Formats: sequence, C-alpha cells, structure tokens
Amino acid sequence: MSLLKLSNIHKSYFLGKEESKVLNGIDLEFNSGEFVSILGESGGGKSTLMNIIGGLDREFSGELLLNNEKLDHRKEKQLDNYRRGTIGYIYQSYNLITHLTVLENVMVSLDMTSLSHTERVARAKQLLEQVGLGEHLKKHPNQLSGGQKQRVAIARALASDPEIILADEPTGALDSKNTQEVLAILKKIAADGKLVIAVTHSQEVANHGTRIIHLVDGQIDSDVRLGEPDSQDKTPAKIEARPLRAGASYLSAFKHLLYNFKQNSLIIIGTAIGIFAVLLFSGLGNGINSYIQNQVNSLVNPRSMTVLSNPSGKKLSNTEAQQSMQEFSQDPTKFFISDQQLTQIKKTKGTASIEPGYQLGTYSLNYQGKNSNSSGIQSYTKAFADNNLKNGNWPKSNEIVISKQQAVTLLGNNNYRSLIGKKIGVVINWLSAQDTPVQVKTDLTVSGITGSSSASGQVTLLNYSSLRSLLKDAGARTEPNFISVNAKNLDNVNSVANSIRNQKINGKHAFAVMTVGDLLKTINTYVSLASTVLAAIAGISLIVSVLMIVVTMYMSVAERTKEIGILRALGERRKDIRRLFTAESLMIGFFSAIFALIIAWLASAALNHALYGLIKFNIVQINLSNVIFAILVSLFISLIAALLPARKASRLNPIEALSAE
Ligand SMILES: Nc1ncnc2c1ncn2[C@@H]1O[C@H](COP(=O)(O)OP(=O)(O)OP(=O)(O)O)[C@@H](O)[C@H]1O
Repeated sequence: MSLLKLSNIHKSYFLGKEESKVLNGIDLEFNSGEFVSILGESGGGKSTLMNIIGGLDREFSGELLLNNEKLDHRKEKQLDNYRRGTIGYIYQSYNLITHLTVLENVMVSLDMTSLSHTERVARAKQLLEQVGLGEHLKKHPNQLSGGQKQRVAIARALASDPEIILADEPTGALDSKNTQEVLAILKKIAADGKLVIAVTHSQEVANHGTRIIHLVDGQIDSDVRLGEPDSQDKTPAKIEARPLRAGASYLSAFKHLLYNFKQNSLIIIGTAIGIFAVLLFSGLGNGINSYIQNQVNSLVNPRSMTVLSNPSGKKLSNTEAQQSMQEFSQDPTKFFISDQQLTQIKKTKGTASIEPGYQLGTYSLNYQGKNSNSSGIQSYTKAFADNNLKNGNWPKSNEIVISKQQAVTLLGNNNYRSLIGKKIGVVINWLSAQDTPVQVKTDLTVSGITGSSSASGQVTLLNYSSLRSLLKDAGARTEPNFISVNAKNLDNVNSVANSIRNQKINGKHAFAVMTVGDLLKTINTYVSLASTVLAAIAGISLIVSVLMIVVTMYMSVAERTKEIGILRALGERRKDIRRLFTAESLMIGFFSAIFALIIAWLASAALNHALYGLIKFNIVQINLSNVIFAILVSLFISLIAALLPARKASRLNPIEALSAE
C-alpha cells in the first residue's frame, strides 16, 4: 500500500471562458522514505501539482488517496487537518513570517500539535539546532542569509512531524554550498522515513533523490527510480496534530500589534480620545447630579414634602405636580388650603409632623431708613435644614429670619450680623377676605440670618402663628397655602407621599405632593439627559475610530496576505485567520479603553483639583459602571471594525495569498 496515491488528476485554469489545461491525467504513487524530484519545463504544471498534493488546491478532478483513504478535497475541514498533520511545505522563497523570530516561525507550526508548551519550545530549538541555527533563535528572517532562511523553513516544515515534505524549488535561490547542505538535509529527512517530493529545474538536484519524475504537457513523461529508498519503513507519526490553540492566535496578534507599534499606537490614541470624551462627560454628569443632591439635601430636610391644594381634582403626575409648584411660586394666592383639607392630611399614617405654612406676596424690610424689597415671604417649617441658618436661631413668636443679602442691604457688609436682636419694620402685601389687597405692617425682631449665595438663602421666614395673627389683625386671609409634611423616616417618604396623592375629598384628588426625591429626580433627569447628549456627541467621534480601525485592518490584511497564505498552508483554518485579525482589533480596542481611562482619570483629577476651591466638591465623578461601559464600547467598536477585514482575510484563496508579493 502506498502512502500517497494520485489517480487521474486533471486541472485546468480558466481565463474567462477559455480553458487552459495544465494537468492531463496524472497517476502517481509515492511511498515513505522516497526522495522524489519532479522535473519539467517552466509552466509545465509542477507547482500546480504540488498545490494539489499539498491540499491547497481544491479545484481539480481526480482522486488523492492517503494510506488508501480518499481525501475529499471539497471538505475544507478535512483538507485543513491534512495540511496540518500530514504535509510540511518548503518554498523557493522561504515564506517565513517577517514579524516573527526564527524560533516563533517554527513555533507557528508546533502550536498546532498536542505537545505541551515546554515540549513545543524544546522541539523547535532542537530542530533549529539540527539545521545549524541554534545560535539564531531570536533573529528575525530579514537578519538571515538565504541559506539560513531556507533552513528555518525546513525546521518549520518538520516541526509537526508530517509524513510528507513538499519542497517547491527548495534550492532555487541558494548558492551551490547552501544547495548541497539543504539537499543533504532533505536526503536525511527521507532517510528518516518521510516522503520528500521536490520540484526542481536542476538535474543535479534531482540526482540526489531516489526517483525522478518528468512532467511534460501535463502528463508523466517518465518516472525513473535511482535506487531503493534508504528506509521503506514508515515511522509512525509521533506528534498528534490539533487545531490552532486560541491562545496562540492571541499571542500572535499581540506580537503583530507590537511589531506595528507606531501605526497601532496612533490608532489607539485616536480611539482613546473619543472614549475619553464619553467618560469625561459621563463623569461630569455624575458629579453634577451628586453635587445638586448634596446641595439640596443640605438645605431641605429629605424627610419633608410639600403638599399643595390640587384644584384640578385629578391625580397628578410628577411633572404636573411640579407645574403646580411653579404656579404656586408665581402666584400663591390661588392655593388656599381649607380646614377640611388640613384635617384630612393630619390623619395620614407614617407622618412625624404636619405643619401648615404660608408663602405670601411681595414684602419690604426696613431698618433705619434703608429698604430691602422682595417677594415670597414664608413661614418657617421643619423642611428647612439647619444648614440654611448661618447665624442666630429660627424665628419664634414675633421674630423674623432674613437672608444675609437682605441684612447686608439693611446694615452694610461689615456688621450685618449685628442686626440680630434688632427690630426691623416689615410690610407684607396680601389679600383681604374679599380678595382685595391688604398691607400687613409690623415690627419684628431679627432672630437669625440665612445662608449666603444659594437661592434658598434668599428666603425670609416668620414663625407660623405670629404670621397668622398678623394677617388676622390686618383683616387679611389667614388660610395657609401649603402644608409641610414630615415622614417618620426616610424609607416611608414615598409611601406617605403616595398616600396623600391618593387622598380624595368629594371624590376628587385633593392634593399635589412634591418630595425632595421628586425634585432631585427631575433635576437629575435633566442633568443626565444633558450629559448623555454631550457624551453621545463625543461618541460620534467613535465612528471615526471605527473607520480608522477598519482601514488599518484592511491595510493589515493587504500587508499580511502572504502570511495568511503561509498560515493556511501550515494548516490554520479560516476561523483561525479570522480570529487573528479580530484579536488584534480587540486588543487595539482594549488598549484604547485603558489609555482613555488613564487620561480621563488624569483629566478628572486635574479638573476636580482646579474646581474644588470654588465649589468644595469633586465635580467629575467617573464610576465603575462608566469604566465598564467604556471598556465594553471600546471592545464593541473594535469588534465591529474587525468584522469585514477579518472575513476578507479568512476568505483569501491560500494559493493566491501565497503568491502575493
Ligand atoms: N491562477 C492561475 N490562473 C491561470 N493560470 C495559471 C494560474 N496559475 C498557474 N497558471 C498557469 O498554469 C500553468 C502551470 O503553472 P505552474 O506554476 O504549475 O508551472 P510550473 O511548472 O510550476 O512552472 P515554473 O517551473 O516556472 O514554476 C502556467 O502556464 C501558468 O501560467
């Protein structure tokens, strides 16, 4: 039984519809231990025959039998296995992978064997030593002479211990000394029990073998045996072939990334800028949200909620409740609370306290001939967090708390605090019971001063019962126009708010409720929306990144076409080639994300440092989910960018790829 049998092989090339027959019925049998030379004129079809034997060409008719088993050249997987496990290829132009070292070139083939990593490295070194290159393991192919390159190629061809070595003009590019050495190695390979088939133009080379086949007009013209093979015994293959390890693909992709470091680092920087901007805007959004939350919580008691009368009678959504709130601030005369409403609210479960309140119209404060005019004087409720009060105390009977700004207007910047304890004149405009304008005039003692610059610091507060009796004495309306409800604890704020929202009087929803949480939610929605829009605008630059990666990957496929051919000839599957490019792109994505994270971290540290003095708050807050998002987006875009180029690479015809320059 022969090791390899070709029967009735026909092959034609087509140029348009024009057929050009290259092989016209080749029948050959080969055995282990033979060193066969195929001679023939140029263009006679020798390489074509080698590609068919080597499992690279699938477009032919006829049969190939390996150990009497038919090789189905239509089945890609079977051919991949065959190239990987049975064939070792040596080319005239060496076909080494330029960005890999001598050792790594041999390892490419060994990575498709079941040997352990240590065994693979040991075997690669041993083979390279055998061909006299033990000293050159770390060199790249461009640092070697032609003879040395061919020996690397021989070591690589032998690496997976294949049964058949195909050598296409193995000495074509070598001087006579190197030719002799390479022939001696090939002879030894055959003597060790492998089948060596070499294509050559040189009779001298052919004379070294055990058999010479002449190919003329696509047919066997002569088949001459020069002697018996040194060894007829087929040494069983000891090394088992296996598909390429994923790890080897990733490592190889990483090596290529480093090899093309300059070009790739520009792409990484380009992509990172987009990711950085997305990160920074998201971080800024987070920072602004928590800044607002912080500010609001320091001024308003988060357990409190404001309850207004609801003239619509419908259950109000959060937005509608807010609209009522705005209307209330603009015109508080439309929101009087009836006794019935107050009594009903008092029954609400889960409340710690319920305080009716006033927010009145315009008013003026005067002290020693100086005036301060404003609007919206309020009664004090527990909703005001103590942080609001900068000096003094909250108002008791016949006392008033004014803002720092008002105090400064009345007494000047230097000694405005000394207004505490002094009586000031207060004039408040409100409505009479008949809804005609009424002025409430009185003198009240300043008990405290509220915060400086914040909006709520403007507020002027009176004690509720003092305000009520002042209104009564002046003949003005005395019904409160809001109720401040305090929940027992933070956890039941929402349930209390909901229960008030659902309360009905005469079948109609009677109240609008606004909690601090609702307020924050609305503000946060706007801030998040703004920061998302900014991040999305920044994200548009990621489209440019995708295109950059796509172009780079296509260029990489074009540059590496020959390498793809070599890898395919060594037995890598289409899938392995696809993974090689996808992995490289994913690495670009990953490093872009890491780089973006570093610059985002530096930028946020710098911004926070610069602004801390101003707002006493870290305004850029990049959190873990932003980081994860950035990495995922980066990986996603690099994956998308790799899809088409990787597909193209994997679909290249191995023979055409090998002949690329
Ligand atoms: N892809 C192809 N498309 C069309 N014709 C092709 C293709 N590849 C090879 N040929 C033709 O097939 C014939 C055989 O080519 P092949 O490369 O097998 O010859 P060869 O015997 O190896 O020649 P050489 O000794 O010069 O390398 C040539 O005429 C060549 O032009």
